[in-house]
Amino acid sequence: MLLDTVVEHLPSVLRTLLFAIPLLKYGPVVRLGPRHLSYTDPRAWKDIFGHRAGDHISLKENPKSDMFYRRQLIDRDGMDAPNILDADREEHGRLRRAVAAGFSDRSMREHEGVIVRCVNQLMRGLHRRTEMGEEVDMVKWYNWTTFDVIGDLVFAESFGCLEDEKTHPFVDMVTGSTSEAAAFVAMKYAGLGKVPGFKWALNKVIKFAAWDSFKQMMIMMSNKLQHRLDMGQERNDLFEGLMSKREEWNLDLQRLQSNATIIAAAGSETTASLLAGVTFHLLKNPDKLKKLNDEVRSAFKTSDDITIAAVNRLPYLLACLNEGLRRYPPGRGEMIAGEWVSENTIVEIQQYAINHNSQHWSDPFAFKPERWLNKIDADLGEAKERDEKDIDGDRLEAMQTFSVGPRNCVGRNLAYAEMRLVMARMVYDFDMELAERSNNWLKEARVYTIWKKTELFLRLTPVKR
Ligand code: HEM
Repeated sequence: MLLDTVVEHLPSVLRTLLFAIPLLKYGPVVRLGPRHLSYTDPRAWKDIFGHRAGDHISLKENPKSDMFYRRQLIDRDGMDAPNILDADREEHGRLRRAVAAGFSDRSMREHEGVIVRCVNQLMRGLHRRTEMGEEVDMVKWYNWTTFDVIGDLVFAESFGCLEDEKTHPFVDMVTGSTSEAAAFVAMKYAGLGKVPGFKWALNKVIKFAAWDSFKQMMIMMSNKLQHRLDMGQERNDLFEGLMSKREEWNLDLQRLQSNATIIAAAGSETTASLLAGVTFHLLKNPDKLKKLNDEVRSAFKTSDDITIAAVNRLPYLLACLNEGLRRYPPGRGEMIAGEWVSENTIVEIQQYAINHNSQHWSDPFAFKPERWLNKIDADLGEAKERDEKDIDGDRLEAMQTFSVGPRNCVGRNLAYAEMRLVMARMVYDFDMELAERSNNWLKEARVYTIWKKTELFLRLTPVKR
């Protein structure tokens, strides 16, 4: 009990560090606090996050924890509204239905032009820099690509990062706010939100230190939103579904802006993170990179042949991406209360811990794409459910990097399409080498909800054909 209390008052980053270790070592459940359980049992995915079916149909979906998802510590002067990620069950259901069409297979085919245009721009930029004899920081270039794609698909205009070869302030806001968000969670977790005067003092400090830049950001996002609204409903993109329900549901500008911003943030940094993680692991495992080079380079005669449909037929590429999602999961997910633990208990699954638990994985810290090869659905990238390890000693369905159930990642298809296209083009166009100074890239990374990455420098040599 004393340990639980001490633990509850540790900052979240420290807790993550301390408890990733027991979670990797013990299982299948570790108590992180008096009312906080963390699972590494694969069955917990469905029990915590899954759709309610069969015997559980009468139970409601577990609500998301205010501890992690609401930001009541900061007073935003009404410039914020619930969004698809943190809305309650009712509002979430409506928002999810509205945006779902923009993520369908049909829509994905319509989005292909935008993705390919950005990937071509990425390649042109990398060739230019390489001709100048420079090492390139792939964290930056991948970020520029995925943010430009999402800018076009949500706000009808790219963020212009690839064109300007410059990071847009929105990218900085998304990548820079992770440590700040983790600090607020730690404060709430330590109970500071309930201390009289604390919230008031915190808001005074924030208003003094960062209010102007926050307001500028909100004005910039509202201009972007206005640009999209001016385009009307006829554009099939990720925002159209919300636009079409605007009057019927009386969606005010704040709600539209909050949702557009969260969709843009959720759909960019995550995919870029994974691409950086996979690239690093491939470069650290040259035999795996060679296999991928062989698969991609023998599949296409020209780079124009590299389409979404064509990259979907490359099994080793998918295996590499899935192994990247396992070794370097870009996000996390958590909720309150499962039916077999008492109410008001926070129950969660930590992606990193379940993805590296030796009870589910053979050689869990090795980058082994082969563990996925020919064992997963090529369209979904998903492992079939089973209650035991497979012949190679892996329990593939333990990994659910996109989460499961009604609040899982709605952008999963888009993420796979982007990751496959970008990775295939990287490998088709370049021989990649890790620059000396990025040798310890993974060790230097910090985790606050998402990864805070340092630069990933590569030396690229165009493939001669
Ligand atoms: C490798 C890439 C990605 C990973 C690993 C990932 C992972 C996740 C996870 C774990 C969740 C659940 C989060 C939670 O409940 O806290 C989520 C939700 C979400 N993701 Fe992704 N995501 C990725 C790419 C994308 C893309 C490309 C989009 C496109 C816009 C996107 C849009 C969303 C949205 C809108 C939600 C909220 C869904 C809801 O609550 O109904 N994600 N994602």
